[in-house]
Amino acid sequence: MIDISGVNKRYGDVNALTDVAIAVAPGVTGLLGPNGSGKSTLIKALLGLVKSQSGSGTVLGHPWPAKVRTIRDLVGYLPEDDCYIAGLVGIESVAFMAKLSGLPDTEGLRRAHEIMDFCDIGEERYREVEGYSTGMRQKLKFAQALVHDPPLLILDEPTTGLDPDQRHAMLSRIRTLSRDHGKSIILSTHILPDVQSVCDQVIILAGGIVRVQDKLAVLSELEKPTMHVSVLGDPAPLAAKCESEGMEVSTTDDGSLLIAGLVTIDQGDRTSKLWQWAAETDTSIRRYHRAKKSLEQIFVDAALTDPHVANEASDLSFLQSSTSTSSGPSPDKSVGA
Ligand SMILES: Nc1ncnc2c1ncn2[C@@H]1O[C@H](COP(=O)(O)OP(=O)(O)OP(=O)(O)O)[C@@H](O)[C@H]1O
Repeated sequence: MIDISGVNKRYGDVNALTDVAIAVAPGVTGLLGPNGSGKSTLIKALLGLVKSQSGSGTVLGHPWPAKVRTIRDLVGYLPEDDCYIAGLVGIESVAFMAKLSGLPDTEGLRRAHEIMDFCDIGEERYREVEGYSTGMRQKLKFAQALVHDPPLLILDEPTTGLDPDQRHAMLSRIRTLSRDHGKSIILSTHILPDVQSVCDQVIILAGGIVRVQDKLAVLSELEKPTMHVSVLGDPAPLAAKCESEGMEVSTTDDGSLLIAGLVTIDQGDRTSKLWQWAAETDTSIRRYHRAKKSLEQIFVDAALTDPHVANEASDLSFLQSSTSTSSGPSPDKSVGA
């Protein structure tokens, strides 16, 4: 979808982007980085809204930056800041964006209604946008970005200001667009669980330099394949049993066991051995799944190997994490409650 390299952007003395090269495959890509790391500048440069001093490549098969206007027609952009025209009601606002994208009036209005239905904007579409809540404004921006049916969406903090239900619905829409409608999506966000729940690949920027870029599945692989096992009651007997069987066992903060070695055993044997050892030690397994590196850990690892990353984000406070993601996004088995 995007293959650009050698992108440099300076604002006066500030190097906002230094020799940036990104290759974005179809799917959902998370763009992560601390404040001031260059995320917005990269997005704006891609869209030709700021002019980079150097850089070339292709976006959606078109030469970049030479054909940036053609590229812009093919991209839906949800900016971080509010964007609406005062005095218009929601439906007029979205239909106007359709018109700006070249759709005839009738088709633009039909698309605007269709997309507002998809975004779950009901009767509110007939109200003036200035009166919208933050959540409604995010949905409106999303509808505006989507109305001309672009193959590539660039979403800058689309879940900011949404309550948990709205956030869940927004992420589900992003998933649907990617999975069922073949859209490619770049999601710039600080919210790690959002990235872990919808992204196929991740780009981490710090200090205007790309520090990490790969598929999430590859980045989240642990050096040693490991199972995450939580039990009801004391995990020590099961831990001792696993160690006596040659596994490497450690305990997480919440008392779960990380068992390295089990994953190398065949899938069927692995499950039966785990259950067998649990039975022998009178341990009830509550849940088990393949352990994955969290995004926070991926970033910490990047910081360990690259001092610039550590300098740029020494306290990782820009990352909004949640404990539920610390041991992997998708449990493969859950037993009991
Ligand atoms: N118009 C501008 N003039 C001067 N410096 C700028 C301008 N826009 C951005 N910068 C600087 O460029 C660097 C990258 O900024 P950018 O907004 O791209 O980062 P960001 O990762 O999007 O940050 P945030 O997460 O806070 O939006 C920062 O040092 C910023 O201060």
